[in-house]
Amino acid sequence: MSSARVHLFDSTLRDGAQTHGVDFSTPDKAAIAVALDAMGIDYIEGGWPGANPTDDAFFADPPSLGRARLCAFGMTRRAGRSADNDPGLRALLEAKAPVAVLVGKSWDFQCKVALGVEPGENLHMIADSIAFMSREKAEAMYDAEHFFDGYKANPAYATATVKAALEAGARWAVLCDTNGGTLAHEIGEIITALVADGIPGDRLGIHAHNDTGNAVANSLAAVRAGARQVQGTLNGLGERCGNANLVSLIPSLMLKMDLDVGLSPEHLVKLTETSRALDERLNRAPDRRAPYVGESAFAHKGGLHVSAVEKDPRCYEHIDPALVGNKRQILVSDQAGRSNVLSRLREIGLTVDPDDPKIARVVEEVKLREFKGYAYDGAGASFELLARRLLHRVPEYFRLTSFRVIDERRWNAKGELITLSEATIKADIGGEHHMAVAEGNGPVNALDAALRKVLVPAYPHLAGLRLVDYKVRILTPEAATAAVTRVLIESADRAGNRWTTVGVSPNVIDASFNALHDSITFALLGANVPAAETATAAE
Ligand SMILES: CC(=O)SCCNC(=O)CCNC(=O)[C@H](O)C(C)(C)COP(=O)(O)OP(=O)(O)OC[C@H]1O[C@@H](n2cnc3c(N)ncnc32)[C@H](O)[C@@H]1OP(=O)(O)O
Ligand SMILES: CC(=O)C(=O)O
Repeated sequence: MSSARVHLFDSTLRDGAQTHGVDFSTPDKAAIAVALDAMGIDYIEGGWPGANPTDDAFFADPPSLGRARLCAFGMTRRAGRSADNDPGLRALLEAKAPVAVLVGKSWDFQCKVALGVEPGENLHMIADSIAFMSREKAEAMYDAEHFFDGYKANPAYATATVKAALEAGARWAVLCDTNGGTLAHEIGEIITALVADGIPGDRLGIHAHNDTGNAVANSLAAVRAGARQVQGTLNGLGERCGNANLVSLIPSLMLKMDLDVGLSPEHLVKLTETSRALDERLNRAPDRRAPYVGESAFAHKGGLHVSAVEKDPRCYEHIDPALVGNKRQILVSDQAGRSNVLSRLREIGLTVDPDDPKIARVVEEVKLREFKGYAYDGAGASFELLARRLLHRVPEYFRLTSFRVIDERRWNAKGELITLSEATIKADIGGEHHMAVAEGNGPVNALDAALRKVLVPAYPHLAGLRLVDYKVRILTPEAATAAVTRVLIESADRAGNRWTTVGVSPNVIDASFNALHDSITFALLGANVPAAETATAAE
């Protein structure tokens, strides 16, 4: 395998914009382009000028990029027109981008069916369009659409399209697995044959779709066979099942294949942050199990794993997570052993003698509670409280005397049907009796509001507490309405800290209260708030 530099090409803003459910605005595109540039990507495909107002606005005033070359995408000239007179190519010309990428047909079947032209005419369309763009732009490249399917059907014709583009001045011919149905061994064989046919690998790129779940593997196979430009998108966005995921490809090329992709270790460290920033922009939850950058990518749950990772992380980690800006997590659950608990306690800042018999009690209690429905691997704050209660003590900030929640559905004065909830809380705080009533748009919302009303005067710190997520899971669905419910609540404070707590009960409101109670206790404990005077401390 040649060790020549591999060039990275990002298509998040073009093929990624073809993702079902994704709709970038012009400012989104500008911000993503800047982040890709900071990552050290060579080429950023910004979109298709002339296709829609968003892309027109983007190319009329593109963000200034440091190292990356901005690419404008379009298609070869229409049949029966000169390149100079083709409205699509003219729009591309006007786009403020130094590089033009032209997609053309490389499968003779597509020429006849999709374009309605003879394959010979298509070769002229490719050559004319590329020659025109090579003259007018700093760089032109050819996206050989359906190249691999075309090669399998008619290798001579598919090869001729690539040669026509390169001879007309294309810097790169990018071999596209447009339908995403080709497998890695076929990609390797076909590119090896092209290289043997005299087409240098450093003029070939790969653009793989993920319809068989092999886009990353296919791209790596292409590089192994000699291709020196790799296309992909952030988080694998793209038409249908998406494109090759650059977030997986980049570290594999750098760390596994030891190839120069033009990125420094400092660039690589930005990978996790860049991937998550895209999800944040798209208002999507990041994929926990994403290779390299997912929250679970270096999360260890099994007791055997944690015991060994504590001795040397290489026992169960294929790379150091810090290289890609990720971090190790040790989870505590019913799969845990003493090592998990000790590691989490260290992380929390609790110093415990490893031989303390209470450690075994924590492990035992976690397993017992998980059997009843608790899930501590997703509720770190509740685990911390449980461990602190068993090992030390946790202040009792308030003691619930009772709560009551009433739901009412009725017609309001405007004649609209509304449902309101009302909660009443009675609690002892520092030995004094307090009561509050609050309304909410649902029972948990009302309960939360009443709790705050009762607690904030004694604990002003709680005024900044927000519930950011609420999840209910029925654990014994076969018992229908008698099922046990597990509630997970994610909370946040003004400083941006987030924590998750869990509550379990046959009654969903009761489970919610338990999770809320933990959330409030965790917030006060974390802020070192002392319990109100005269309150008793609970073991
Ligand atoms: C494999 C890929 O991902 S390629 C990128 C695909 N991305 C997109 O299509 C997103 C942006 N596309 C668009 O906004 C629109 O499709 C436009 C503006 C480009 C074109 O819109 P329209 O002119 O209304 O055409 P429409 O989309 O219906 O059809 C595409 C036309 O391009 C022709 N065409 C397709 N590929 C090529 C090509 N490589 N060279 C020349 N003509 C082509 C088709 O034959 C069809 O022509 P016809 O209308 O005479 O049948
Ligand atoms: C060009 C492109 O996106 C494809 O052929 O898949």
